[in-house]
Amino acid sequence: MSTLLKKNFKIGLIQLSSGSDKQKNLAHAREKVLEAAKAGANVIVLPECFNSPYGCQYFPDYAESIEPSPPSKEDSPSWHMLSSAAAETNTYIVGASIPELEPKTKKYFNTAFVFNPEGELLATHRKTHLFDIDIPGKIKFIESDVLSAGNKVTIVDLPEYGKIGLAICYDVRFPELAMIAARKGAFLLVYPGAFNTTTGPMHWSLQARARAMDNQVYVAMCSPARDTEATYHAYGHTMVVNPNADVLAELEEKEDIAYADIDGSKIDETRKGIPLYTQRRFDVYPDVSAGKVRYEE
Ligand SMILES: NC(=O)CCC(=O)C(=O)O
Repeated sequence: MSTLLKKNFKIGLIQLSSGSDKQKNLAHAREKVLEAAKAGANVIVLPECFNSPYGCQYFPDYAESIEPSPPSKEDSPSWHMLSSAAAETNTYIVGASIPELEPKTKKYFNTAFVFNPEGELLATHRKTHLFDIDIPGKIKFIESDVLSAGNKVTIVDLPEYGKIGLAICYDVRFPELAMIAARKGAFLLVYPGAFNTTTGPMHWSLQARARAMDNQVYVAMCSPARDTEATYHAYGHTMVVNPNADVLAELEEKEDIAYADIDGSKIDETRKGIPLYTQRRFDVYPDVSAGKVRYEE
């Protein structure tokens, strides 16, 4: 067995189709979680903004408050759906993400959750790098018009399996988060994300494979299904990549579930063959190894 992964398991990534009705989105997400669990998934991932359409104009209307924890059902129906679905299916759920309203500051965040098979919240991650881009004639999106950024690296210990790194969509473009999680022992990096039909074909798969290759870990990227009636056209292509940067599973743009076996021996085999982990020259780049990092396990 791998030193990083205590037990092999099956991951299921739900490329969810959601619309404007939050109640329907939650009921549908729950059904798909049950389906993934029935198919044998032990860790189940939902996409970015699974309870709402993706867009700055929607975030305030769909936002939920998750403090104090646990929140009331009225304050956060999404939190309660995820918690009960995890307990019902005896799985870990990376329920990611929803727009969050912090009551004290009235700030909005893009927030992902991890629940354990008892339905208890293990961790949250607030998107740390906001999606602010402008590619003339193609896409302009300024998440920071509405959202505030989170401020930590999130590493979550799944007691049965080991540590995962969790970040959201645009966060994947910042290899530092991935690198820190991997250095701290994560065997898998999970990115719920909603790339679009401009940047998706350019960089989605490249980002997933690059984070896997650099760190010799598994990478899972989970997108919403594409809805061409929506204001934002998600790329889809939910995928799982292994530590050698091979694509193990990749969906098209429609609703579906991607499954892959996460096998600790593949991490060891990859690192044995190309031993980056013993070859790093932190004497040459000490700022990378010694940077002060805020992270949570
Ligand atoms: N939701 C997002 O953060 C989108 C990120 C994206 O499309 C990208 O190209 O990066």
